[in-house]
Amino acid sequence: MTPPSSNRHDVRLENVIKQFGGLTVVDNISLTVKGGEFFSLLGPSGCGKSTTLSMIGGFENPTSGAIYLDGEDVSRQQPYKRDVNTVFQSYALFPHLDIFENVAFGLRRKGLPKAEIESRVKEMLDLVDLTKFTRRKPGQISGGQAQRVALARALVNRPKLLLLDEPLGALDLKLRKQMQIELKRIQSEIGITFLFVTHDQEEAMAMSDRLAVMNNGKIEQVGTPAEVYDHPATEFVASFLGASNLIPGTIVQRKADTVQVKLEDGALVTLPAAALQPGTGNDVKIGVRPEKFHVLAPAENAEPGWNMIEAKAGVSVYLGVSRQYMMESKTGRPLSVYAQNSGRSEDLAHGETVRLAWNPAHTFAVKAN
Ligand SMILES: Nc1ncnc2c1ncn2[C@@H]1O[C@H](COP(=O)(O)OP(=O)(O)OP(=O)(O)O)[C@@H](O)[C@H]1O
Repeated sequence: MTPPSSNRHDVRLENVIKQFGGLTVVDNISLTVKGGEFFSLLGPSGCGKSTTLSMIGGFENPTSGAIYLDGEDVSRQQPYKRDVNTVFQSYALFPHLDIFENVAFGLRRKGLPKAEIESRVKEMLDLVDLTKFTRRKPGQISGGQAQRVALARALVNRPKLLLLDEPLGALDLKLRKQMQIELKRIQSEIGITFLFVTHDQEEAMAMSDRLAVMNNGKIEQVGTPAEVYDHPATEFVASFLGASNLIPGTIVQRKADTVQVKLEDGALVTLPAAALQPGTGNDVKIGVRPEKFHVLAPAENAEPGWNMIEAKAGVSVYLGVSRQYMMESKTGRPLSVYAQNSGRSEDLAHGETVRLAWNPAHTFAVKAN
């Protein structure tokens, strides 16, 4: 089913700042979330994600800057006047009302006709797959089901935008994974713009069309999960989104398409010029994700044009799909390497010297701090 395009509403933040008692917790954020997108704000605890969401929902006012919903400035509009609903980690369901009445609550307060309430609530309970539980009380359902009730209760109002503040945080890992898939399905069926807050990078990557990585009240990077993972713009993003190996070096040659960097251990490596952020000086850290390294067998040559460094194998952990090695570069820098369990190579002995090769296209570069 293709969701109606009328459900696609965009939200735009322009130079939004929020201070609490002189402390800046949201620091000049500008951002556009496109209509119909599943967009996540990702960042560590305290970086300002929830405060940003609260300002969009209308529970906090920006100290300065503006928030637009479908082009309309809603920065100082009361929450109930915005077509925005929020789902929190705590479901806050009414314990004395059954599931149906919990979902119907807002519509009854609005005084909608009974028949319309019935059909809208049924439609929502069907969407979140809870039709069997309509007459149960919140105390008689599981955490995952309660979160789906909270979702139905928010969506039944047909908001332009749904804000989700760590909605899966209280669920155990297995349920959390199931609910991630459920949320994705629900969003793609109804097509409403979802703005999702999480500190869990895997969750943000799995669910989002695009995401913004936040740190210290600022946005460090916006992009698709693949863009921010494969081409992190900053050291913070590189480290926050999965493991990465960052090796200091100096740019020794810049060409139209490629850049050559001399690493601290003397190795010369090449990377695409596009991997350099604009304005990057000559001191950089080049980055390679652990799964991008290929451990070369002693008689094996690297693919033509690939980069290569020497390392010494250290302890390893068997992970089933791969073996994770802790290695050391020639200068003693720890390197993390995932060797895929393809059944073709022998495990490396502790202390063995190896050559690590990788495709230059799988190299990124960030500014050295
Ligand atoms: N009402 C408030 N008064 C004072 N400081 C606040 C208030 N609300 C939030 N803060 C502070 O603002 C900063 C950002 O908080 P916020 O809740 O937005 O972060 P977060 O990224 O959502 O973190 P978490 O994932 O832990 O919820 C924190 O240092 C927090 O202590």
